[in-house]
Amino acid sequence: MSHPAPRSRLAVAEAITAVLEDVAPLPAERVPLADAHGRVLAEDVVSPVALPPWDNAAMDGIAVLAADVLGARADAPVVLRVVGTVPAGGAWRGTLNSGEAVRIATGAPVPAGADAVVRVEDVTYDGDAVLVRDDRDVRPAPGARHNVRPRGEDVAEHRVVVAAGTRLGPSGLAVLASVGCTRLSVVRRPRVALVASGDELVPLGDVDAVRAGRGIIASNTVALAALVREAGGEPLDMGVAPDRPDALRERLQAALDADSDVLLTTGGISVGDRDHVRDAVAALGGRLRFWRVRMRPGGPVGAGTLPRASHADVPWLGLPGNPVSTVVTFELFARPLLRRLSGDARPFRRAVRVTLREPVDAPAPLTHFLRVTLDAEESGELAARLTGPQGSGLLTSAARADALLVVPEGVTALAAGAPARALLLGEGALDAAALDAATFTEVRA
Ligand SMILES: Nc1nc2c(c(=O)[nH]1)N[C@H]1C(S)=C(S)[C@@H](COP(=O)(O)OP(=O)(O)OC[C@H]3O[C@@H](n4cnc5c(N)ncnc54)[C@H](O)[C@@H]3O)O[C@H]1N2
Ligand code: MOO
Repeated sequence: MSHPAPRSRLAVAEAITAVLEDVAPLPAERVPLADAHGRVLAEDVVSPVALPPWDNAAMDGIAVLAADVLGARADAPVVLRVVGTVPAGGAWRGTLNSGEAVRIATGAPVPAGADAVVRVEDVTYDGDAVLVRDDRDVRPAPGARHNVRPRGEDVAEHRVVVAAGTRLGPSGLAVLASVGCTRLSVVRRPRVALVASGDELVPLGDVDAVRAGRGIIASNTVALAALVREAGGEPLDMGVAPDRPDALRERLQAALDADSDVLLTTGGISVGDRDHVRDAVAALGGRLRFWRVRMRPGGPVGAGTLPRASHADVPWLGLPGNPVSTVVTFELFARPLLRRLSGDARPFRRAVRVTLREPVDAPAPLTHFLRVTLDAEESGELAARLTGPQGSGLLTSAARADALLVVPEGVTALAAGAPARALLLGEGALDAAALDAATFTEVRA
């Protein structure tokens, strides 16, 4: 059982770079607009139309010539003649002249000649006439068009409206709908094979085995399947392989044969007698890109590629079995890999600046990732507090975490009050921290 002599362990940033090296987006597929939420656009979409398609009213009221109504007051109203009506979806053909007004609905085209819309609240209709009682909508800058939204203000005709590499959210989908898209070219979702390894692992629900001291429920696959889905991939559960080289090899081969785009293993990657994952990868002709990274948790993580007949090599990540190490190494290496394969122009989670509210020690010469909660403080700072003890088997402390606080290599301790950076876990991680009663009443830098 020989391995290539491990080169010196990589730093975290070097390992991320190595994982992403040569990784290109998967091929595109066409999907209905309604199925494209969360997908990444594979090609630029050019709008065939301008939006709004015409100069239109921002308010219900009357279209006028601004010069006519300047100076209008309740005690000195301006009287105009109503010459027509433009409902939403309709039009008033003709040119508005001085002294005239057209009743107009929000969104309806502003007639030629008109350069302002006075809100209905500021006018009184009187037969064919209208009294303008206030010019407050028109006063601020004579010459500008008031309450008129110009054609093309939102989307210019024949220009890229959503760029390739954009992850489509609800508003992005609505933009595409509004320029006429019904089907889209999006990057295919990566299919991610999950192989757990360990003689001690028992199936979901087998709590009797746990109670009897016979086994550990294979929970990593549950976490990984959810993480894969959250990252936009499709998980394929390839089950648990026992700690035997031949059994592991078979399971990895089955994962490759299942047409997967990525292979994630958990466990069996450290230096124990039963840690055979690297051997199995080597036996299948795989290439080890690195093994072990200067980080905690997750130090024993490995990465490489596995060959597959008549297909491109499949990237493999060997995540450590300790449940927290599995999640942390997924976040740092697997997530950006899946996002890159998905075509995402921004494959990384957001990092935020936080203030530590308790001292932490990190004596080992490694980059430490500490599970923390985040809370918004009166001062506007984001307070980071440890979720509890940080052992890599303490899954409940990961379940409570909003973020991973980063203690860089070479920093052995941080005092309470120290500034630091943290990687947000999950799209909603900042919700609790960022939104409080003051959110809608105060402005802070
Ligand atoms: N002598 C040394 N021992 C260890 C080292 C080391 O450097 N020298 N590194 C430690 C670190 S750090 C980690 S992390 C672990 C990683 O080891 P493995 O990836 O080989 O993980 P296993 O030994 O297979 O399992 C570790 C632990 O996690 C539990 N586990 C495994 N798979 C699952 C699963 N799918 N679901 C839930 N729990 C799982 C397993 O039962 C073990 O308790 O190695 C250290 N040792
Ligand atoms: O990296 Mo291990 O994950 O510290 O337990």
